[in-house]
Amino acid sequence: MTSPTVLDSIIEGVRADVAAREARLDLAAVKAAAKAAEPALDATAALRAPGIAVIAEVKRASPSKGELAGIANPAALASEYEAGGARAISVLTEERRFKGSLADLDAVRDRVRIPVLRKDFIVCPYQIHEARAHGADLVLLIVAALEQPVLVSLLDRVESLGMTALVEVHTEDEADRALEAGATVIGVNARNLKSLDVDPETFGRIAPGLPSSVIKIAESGVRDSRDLLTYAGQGADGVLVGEGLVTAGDPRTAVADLVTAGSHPSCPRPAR
Ligand SMILES: O=C(O)c1ccccc1NCC(=O)[C@H](O)[C@H](O)COP(=O)(O)O
Repeated sequence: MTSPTVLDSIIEGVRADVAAREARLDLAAVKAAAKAAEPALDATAALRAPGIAVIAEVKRASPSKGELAGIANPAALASEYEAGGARAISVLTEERRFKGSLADLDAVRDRVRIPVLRKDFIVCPYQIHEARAHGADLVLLIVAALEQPVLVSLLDRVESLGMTALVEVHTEDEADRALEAGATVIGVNARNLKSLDVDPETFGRIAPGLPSSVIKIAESGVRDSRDLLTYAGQGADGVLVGEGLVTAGDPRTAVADLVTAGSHPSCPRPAR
């Protein structure tokens, strides 16, 4: 028998937490709340706008690094990100390992006018309706965490609620599965979910095999504008940045530096 991976153990906790929330508020009620929410913003349009999109993450802690930042006021941090030119905000809502919450998502949604991503370990439809009910415009779907029929049906559900799925892959096989499922926005995550090591070559290995119509996001390990420019040269439409921003003394300036590099005329542009 193989020992459980970090992803397995995160998902075990997520399933228990979803069950507890569902016992308090059932699927019918969460669907009704999703229906009553303001319509989702068009995240695809935001990510396709000129320049390299910066998705700035609200991230307190992680399995690889432990505690990263206290973030007493996630809305204030998100507002700084928005002022720095972030195209979207990623909010980690997983509680046990990342110290996030749906309350963080609510606070950020209420403060910013740009699209908001619910970044979690989504395994069932309940979490998707919940994301919409809490104002998410984008939802992360991790291919490694989902059997293919489940990925297909969750992607369909995300889109049927007017949201966009950021479908995350780590390997060429997962990228094929994402495309077969109909993903239009693919995040290539450089963090190996078994070792938690970041391999900066991952994006350059996988992204060139993706169709030009797909929006490509480089995730994890982006620290500065040099990293952004490298990924732009490999065809990235955007980067998703957590640690580098939450540990920056001035998150607005840290985002603005990335945005400036990604909108400079010398920055490589994705082929369309
Ligand atoms: O960050 C981790 O340690 C981690 C471990 C296991 C699964 C997911 C994990 N992170 C989620 C992310 O994808 C990152 O938060 C995101 O890509 C930003 O990465 P970074 O800029 O390196 O903080």
